[in-house]
Formats: sequence, C-alpha cells, structure tokens
Amino acid sequence: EVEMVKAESDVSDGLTLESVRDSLIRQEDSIVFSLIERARFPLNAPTYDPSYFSMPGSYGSLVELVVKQTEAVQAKAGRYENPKEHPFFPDDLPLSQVPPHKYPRVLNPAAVFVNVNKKIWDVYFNKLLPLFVAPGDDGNYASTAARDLECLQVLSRRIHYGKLVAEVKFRDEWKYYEPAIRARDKKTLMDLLTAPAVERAVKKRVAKKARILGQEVKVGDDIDENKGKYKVDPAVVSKFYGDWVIPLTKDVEVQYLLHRLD
Ligand SMILES: C=C(O[C@@H]1C=C(C(=O)O)C=C[C@H]1O)C(=O)O
Repeated sequence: EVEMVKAESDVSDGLTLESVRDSLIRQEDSIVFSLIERARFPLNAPTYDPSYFSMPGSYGSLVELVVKQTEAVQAKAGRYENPKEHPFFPDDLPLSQVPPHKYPRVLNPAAVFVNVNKKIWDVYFNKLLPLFVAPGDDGNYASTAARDLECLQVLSRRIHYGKLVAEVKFRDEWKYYEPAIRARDKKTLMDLLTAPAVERAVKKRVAKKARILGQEVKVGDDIDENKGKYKVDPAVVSKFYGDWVIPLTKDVEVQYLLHRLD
C-alpha cells in the first residue's frame, strides 16, 4: 500500500485543488495588506497625469514610468521566467540575465500568453482606487506609485493563478471539460469551474482580513472600540473581490482551458 501511494506521488507534480486554494487564501493577506499600504496616501492625482512630468522616452504618467522601469529590472533578474508572473508591459522587456531556473512544468505552455493585466490596470485605477483612498494630494507621488505597483503585482499574481486553478480542475474532471473545450463552449466551462460556496467564503474572508489587518492596534485596547475605523473599508475589499478579482480569475481560467488541448 505504502509503495503504491509513493509511486503515484512520484509522477504527480504536487498540484492539488487544496494547495491551489491555500495559496489563494495566503495571497489574500498580501492583497489586503498592499491596499492598506496604498491607503496611507491620498489619491495624489498627479501620479497618474501624463502632463505632470516629461522625460525622454515618453513613459506617460509617473506610475507608468515606475511600473515599466521596475518590470525591466525585474525581467533582467528573471522574474518573468516564472510562469506565475505576468508583466503589465510585456513589449520590449529585456531578457533575463540570470542562469535559467528549472520551473516544474505544470501549465500547458500553449497558454503562456494569456495575460489580463491590461484589464487589471484599468479596473485597479478606475474602479478600485477612487473607492478606497481619500481624495487629496500630499505630494508623495513616488511612494504612491511604488504602492500602486505593489498592489498591481499581487493582484496580477492572484488573478493569473486562475491558470493553476483551471489546470487542477481540468485534471480532476477532464471527462467533462474536454468536450466543452473542443466545442469552444465558454458557458459550460464557466459553469463547470464555478464553485459558488467557495466564492461566498472568499468574499467573507477578505472582509474579515480587512477588519483584522486594518484595525488600529493599541495596547490595552479592546478590538471593538475600533469599530468603523479601519484602514481600508472591508466592504470595499469584499465587493472588489466579488465584482472583479473573482470574475477576472475565472476569465483567466476559461482562457487557459480553451488552450489546454492545443
Ligand atoms: C478558485 C476557484 O475557482 C473559482 C474561482 C474562485 C475565486 O476566484 O476565488 C472561487 C471559486 C470558483 O468559482 C476555486 O474553486 O477555488
């Protein structure tokens, strides 16, 4: 018996629905914490205004400069060799300068190009930011852009984790997925991969994390005294997850599955 179990785990790459879900839960901490860090600054509109500064190379806004240049450095350091990482500006990225790392081949390489970062960029700046930061301008534009970059990267990682979710679900139920993939039937794929109870739990948990991670901690203070004084609004985080983070993750899942048999 023991022998058989061992032999079986030797051929697998360790991907299970449980491990994927555990990772998504852990990434919630990073996302909530990054939003809290960004919310320490007001909107700081000049960060996003292309006319605020100009420099040779036409980077657009300050936040674009910071994201593009950081991605260029991180590309050299090998970040985008990792199939779990996706750049916001994939064009003209420099090549990795480091010796290649052998990432386990888990995902179908035919779907490497699936990248919804344009959408994440749009949703983060236009839908989320105005809801969770205070209006105003304190001049800290460089720090603001750095915090935005952090938020964008953790959101992108979480949403593109949909590729791993889809892979593991496909393996578990390929008999149902295969015909839908061959028929290019997105609706059936969406129905197959949707777990409403899990989604409800995710939304509740992120609200709770926003309450816990975003409270003022004072020595001798009772938690309840801080009611309503959170660093990010738990309802905004929960709604953002329900309206955008989960749907975009599922979008990535469907796009991945459409290429699973390529
Ligand atoms: C990630 C999963 O797949 C889907 C996407 C979810 C999400 O983005 O959080 C949650 C449940 C599912 O509808 C999962 O089943 O865990």
